[in-house]
Amino acid sequence: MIPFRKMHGLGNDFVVVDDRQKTLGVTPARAAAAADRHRGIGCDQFIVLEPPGEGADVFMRIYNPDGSEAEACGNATRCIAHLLMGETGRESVVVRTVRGDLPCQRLPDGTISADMGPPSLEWQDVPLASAMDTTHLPMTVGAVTDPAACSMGNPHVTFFVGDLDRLDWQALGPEAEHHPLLPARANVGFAQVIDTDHIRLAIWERGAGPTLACGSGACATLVNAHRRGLTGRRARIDLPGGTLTLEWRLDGHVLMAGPVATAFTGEFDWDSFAA
Ligand SMILES: N[C@H](CCC[C@H](N)C(=O)O)C(=O)O
Repeated sequence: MIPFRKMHGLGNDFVVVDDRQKTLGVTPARAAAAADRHRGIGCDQFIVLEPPGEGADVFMRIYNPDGSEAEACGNATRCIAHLLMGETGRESVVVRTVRGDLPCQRLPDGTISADMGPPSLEWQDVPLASAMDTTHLPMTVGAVTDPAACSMGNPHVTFFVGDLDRLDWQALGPEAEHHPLLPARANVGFAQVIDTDHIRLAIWERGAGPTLACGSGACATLVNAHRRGLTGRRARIDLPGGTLTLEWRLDGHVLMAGPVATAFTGEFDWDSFAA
């Protein structure tokens, strides 16, 4: 039997397994089966802890429910940091991902902050299908148009909208995620700027669909909003699952802070998830 921990950040939920002994035999298909909300345990991402190598406390591998591997997951980074703080008794840890090393710390209010690193702003880094200004993409999906794009290690497109409550953004998600301009697909944000330090955000995630929160998506939204002159470098971002606090620091790094929780623990066998 394989023990797991069910965690979430603002309802963006994860099944976490510890494969630091490299014995579990994780595959994309098995991760997808475990993530299935009807036949498996169910989660937005399946998270695997692996040996980090020198200079970090853990390597975190991220699988979407469709089995695709993601380069970044902000809310899972904060959850795993919290788990490591409990293991080590330390207030700061480093989570290594495909994208790089992410320093995390517990803040005085008990929330967990992750340094998600700098965004990548060039079209080929997002990536986009051809050379273009990433602050204004020639892209229209239903009622939304003219998004901005950047990468936080994973690709993000941000549409700025007037009233999120009057937009059926979930209906637009699949077409946007799979748009021809996006060779690696993308996470799609629908952002209503309330003030220069306050954004409401809904996210259709690549490989996962609508989630209650998306940490890397919140980072990308702040970056894209600031580049468009809509906000400063700090913002409170309200997502359906709750609020994240972010800063795009002058050194280029994006910090993102918020709560984390463990919902329950359990155990499974891979063959528990009958197709
Ligand atoms: N679906 C994302 C990965 C999870 C991102 C999200 N859960 C976060 O907190 O950043 C992708 O394929 O890039």
